[in-house]
Amino acid sequence: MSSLLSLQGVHTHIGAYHILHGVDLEVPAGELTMLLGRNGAGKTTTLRTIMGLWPASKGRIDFDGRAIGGAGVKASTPDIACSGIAYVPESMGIFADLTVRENLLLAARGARSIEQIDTQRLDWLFTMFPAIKKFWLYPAGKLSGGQKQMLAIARALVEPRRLLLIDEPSKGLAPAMVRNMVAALRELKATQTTVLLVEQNFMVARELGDGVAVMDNGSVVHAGRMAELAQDDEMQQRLLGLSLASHQ
Ligand SMILES: Nc1ncnc2c1ncn2[C@@H]1O[C@H](COP(=O)(O)OP(=O)(O)OP(=O)(O)O)[C@@H](O)[C@H]1O
Repeated sequence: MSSLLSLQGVHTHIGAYHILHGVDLEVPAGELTMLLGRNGAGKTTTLRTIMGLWPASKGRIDFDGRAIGGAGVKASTPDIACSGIAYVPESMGIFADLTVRENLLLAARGARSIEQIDTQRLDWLFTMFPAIKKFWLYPAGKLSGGQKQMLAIARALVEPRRLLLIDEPSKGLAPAMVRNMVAALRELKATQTTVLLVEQNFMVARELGDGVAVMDNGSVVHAGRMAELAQDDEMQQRLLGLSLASHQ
């Protein structure tokens, strides 16, 4: 399968700190690729580097066959977003004082009113994230943590995107909300949207991932199929420090 996004030997420095040490990563078109790894492994830095929020000091980032990052490449974050990549950061970037509706409208670059957003697309978002419809006119700050995450992802999908980068959508959510999130992401997967998803929750990763890349210490130390990693306890233990007990 051809890669929509490809990172080759990507290094990132943040100030004096050398954080990414040659990241190689392939995100095939139409798949959900999980990016796993312990705290501090470099997952968020990888997403930020793809978006051009941190510049890659070495290596190369290609999106749909075009260089968007790396030494000598001058694509800005707005350029990268316009090329069709949406980023849902862990902080979500929601405007708490604005309504759910206004939050969605602000994310639709081309639309001046909600009527200008493709109604089919809006219906699709309502099906995937029922809370968006239910709390349509509520200030977004009143939503629960999980509902805010759903809104953040819906914002990223309000216009067609080629690739979605999502950072730990299950973080801090109660188990029932995690299940809702998994169900919504499964719906998204069914549309063959290409996704790179950072997760700490291995149960979520196992349910959703087609491919998987595991990071450690600023580089990718394993890449393969999620189904293989899900069946291999020894590999999980070695790469992620998971024990059998953590699967219960
Ligand atoms: N702004 C920054 N300045 C200095 N160091 C940073 C900065 N942001 C991240 N780092 C360091 O870079 C390393 C990778 O961090 P990153 O947030 O990418 O890891 P992560 O795998 O996403 O971890 P987590 O799961 O805890 O979010 C960590 O050691 C972190 O302390």
